[in-house]
Amino acid sequence: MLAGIKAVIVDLDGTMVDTLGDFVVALNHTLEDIGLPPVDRLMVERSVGKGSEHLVRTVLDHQLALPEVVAAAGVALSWPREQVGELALERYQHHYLFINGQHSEVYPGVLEGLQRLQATGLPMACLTNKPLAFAQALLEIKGLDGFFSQVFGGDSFERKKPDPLPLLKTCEALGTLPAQTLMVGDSQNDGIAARAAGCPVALVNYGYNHGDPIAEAPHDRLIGSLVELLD
Ligand SMILES: O=C(O)COP(=O)(O)O
Ligand SMILES: [Mg+2]
Repeated sequence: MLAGIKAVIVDLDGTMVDTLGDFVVALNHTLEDIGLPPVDRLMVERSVGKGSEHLVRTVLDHQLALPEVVAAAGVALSWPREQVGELALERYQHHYLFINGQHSEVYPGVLEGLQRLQATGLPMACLTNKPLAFAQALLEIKGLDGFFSQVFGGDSFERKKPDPLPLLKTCEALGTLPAQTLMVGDSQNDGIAARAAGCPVALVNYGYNHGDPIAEAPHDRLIGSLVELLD
């Protein structure tokens, strides 16, 4: 997999760290602030991957459409409905800042995989749709920050994955051509972005892919652990 590869870009949520618990806790604190019922894990798992704004909007729309919420028309929301979207995002960011990393775990094989990649001398970047400040803090909390010469988040560029722009910009920062830069991710957002950017792509089979089979996402290789990149 590494033949001809000059640098590696690694996704964060669902690839290096299982952050589903963080998302669920921050979202449920937010929903509680609004006066809405808590969301279930499966719903969150299916909505993760396209950045915070998309996640909060999707979960909020889902909760507002719940039969019990609709039935209680005029349910006692804490804010006027027109402002709920904007305020929910604000509350979510507030809560996430406090719980970041507390309900999440590094996946098996990640540390060893990164150590072995680092030992090959390949420069590595982390590219996530998570806001940059949360991504940097999470990498630090989990002891993964030392592996990456560059870290970019969902707010680092004009557009997020699955748009190819963040990958092209990351390749530029690494100083490598897309065709020589391996993307490692867990979702169709990574696969589609990599294909469009011209980067080879390996996808892990254990992350979050909007509830769709990962084999259906564009990829050159499916792996069960980052260690397999060294095979
Ligand atoms: O925050 C998200 O939407 C997921 O981010 P990811 O790009 O690290 O999977
Ligand atoms: Mg991911």
